[in-house]
Amino acid sequence: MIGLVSSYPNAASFDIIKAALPIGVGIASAVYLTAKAAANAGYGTDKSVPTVSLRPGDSTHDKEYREDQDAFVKRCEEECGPTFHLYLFNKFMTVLSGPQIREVFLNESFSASDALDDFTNMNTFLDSMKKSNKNDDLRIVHDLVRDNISPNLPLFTPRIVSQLEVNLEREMATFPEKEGRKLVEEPLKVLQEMSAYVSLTDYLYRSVATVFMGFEVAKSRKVIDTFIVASIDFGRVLGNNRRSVPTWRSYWARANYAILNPLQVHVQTLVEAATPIILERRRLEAEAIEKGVQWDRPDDIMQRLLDNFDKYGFVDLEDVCGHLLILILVSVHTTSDTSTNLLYYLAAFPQHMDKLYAEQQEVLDAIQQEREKERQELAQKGEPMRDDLDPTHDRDLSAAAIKRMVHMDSFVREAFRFRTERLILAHRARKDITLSSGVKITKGHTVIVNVRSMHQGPEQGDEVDEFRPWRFVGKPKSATKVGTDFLPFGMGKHACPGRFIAIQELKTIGVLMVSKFSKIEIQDPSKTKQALLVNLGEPCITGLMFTSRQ
Ligand code: HEM
Repeated sequence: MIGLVSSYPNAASFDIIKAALPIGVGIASAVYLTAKAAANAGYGTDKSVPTVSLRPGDSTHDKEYREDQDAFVKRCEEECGPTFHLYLFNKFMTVLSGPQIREVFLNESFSASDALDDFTNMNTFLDSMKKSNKNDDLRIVHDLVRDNISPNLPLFTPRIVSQLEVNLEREMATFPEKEGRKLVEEPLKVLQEMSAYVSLTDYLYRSVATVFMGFEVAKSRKVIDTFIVASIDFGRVLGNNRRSVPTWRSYWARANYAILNPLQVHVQTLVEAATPIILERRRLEAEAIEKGVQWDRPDDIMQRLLDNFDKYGFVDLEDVCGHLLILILVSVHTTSDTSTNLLYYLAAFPQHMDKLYAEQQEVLDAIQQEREKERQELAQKGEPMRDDLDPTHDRDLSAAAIKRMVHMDSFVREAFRFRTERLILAHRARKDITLSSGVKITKGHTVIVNVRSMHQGPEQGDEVDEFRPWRFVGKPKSATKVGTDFLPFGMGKHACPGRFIAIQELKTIGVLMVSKFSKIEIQDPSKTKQALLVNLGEPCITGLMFTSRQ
């Protein structure tokens, strides 16, 4: 069949084959797709891999996939087995399932960054914000997160909590109330209606800005606005992931970011906001040195990057701010999306709200008692009271307290397992690769991961197509533990380094929501399934109603 294909490389031939589709769908669609593929850069030439047939009337697999991802993937597996070709997202790709997935993440010749750039022009977008570390596959950004954010979660958690609490209360006050319920119609509408987007995610930006750039910079309305506008742009770039991007549009986008550089204005805003603060910090440091006292070094990420300027190869402050902006974009876009989605799970399964609330009260009671015991022991020994045992902080949502809330952790992991898109995490081959199964992937060809084969596979236990929030309680499977059985953060060397702070933030939001609201409801219950399975980065399709605990 492939032999035939090479004689149909042009558009006219596609049309002839398209016309033949209703007659012999199985054969004709495979020929049609393979012909399309032959015209596609990086076409995988492994003839042993079958191509999934097209539904009558379809010219790619997109429509059927979008209608019901589970049913589509099941059909593909039944028809072709665990490895197959299909035409999705404007690309002819090889889908890999089960144990083969590990090879995608562990073989450095497969590049997620190249595939993402192919779909979205992401590398040009990100490179336009920085002066150093260009074309490095996000290696330095990975290191920045690994070295400066993940090890400091206990320090950052109280800051995130206090910002979230204050801003959540302020934001909720702005929504209309009806019969004791607050209606939030558009918890996250990313692309077009910016004002709705701002209202709920503002508090996330502020909490993240505090961690990244310190309290002083986070106070600036201009800085928060710049994060929001840059993030909407970032969302647009990412959104291309699921659209057909004509080549001319791709060239235009690359030229726009590389030459016109619209993101520079955001970098400049950060530079302007950061400069007086950095100068004041320098003055205080010099003063402390002169007096021979210890300077109380600010512990935000900006200070850490400045302290390690040479280590990360930065060129100037603009470059540091460019890297900070990238960190903020990659973190806020993902966490605002996933935390909003988490609220829909709390709403769709209201029977679990009380269990989660009881758990947090038990954990906080236990911590309070332990701290009281420590205070009594110190008093009995006649030793001075330690500052960290101040009773006003006994019931704080510390990193340690959140870590003990194992049901919340399992709920979050299960929401990720249940929701994660079934075909995702595309990788492009940087050279010819032969998988252990013997399947050959040609240089330049793209493979995509069949997440369903693992997330809905037998190793997940019973009722894999159901949402079972306590599935992971008592198991060594925390929400940050990646592997082939849990792929929302990828795995291997490039596994998301931000997952520790992301999960911490998600659990914090979950805990705050459960403590403040006794009930969350989906505005249009007929859209519940759709709301739970919405793809990362896509807008919410219905609102939420919140009933306060008081
Ligand atoms: C729920 C939120 C998040 C999700 C679902 C998510 C998901 C992912 C995924 C799937 C990857 C690709 C992994 C791979 O190629 O194997 C990734 C990479 C990355 N993520 Fe996240 N992420 C999230 C939050 C964050 C946060 C908060 C940060 C920063 C603080 C971050 C920083 C990064 C970086 C720097 C990379 C590139 C790693 C590399 O290529 O070496 N992410 N993320």
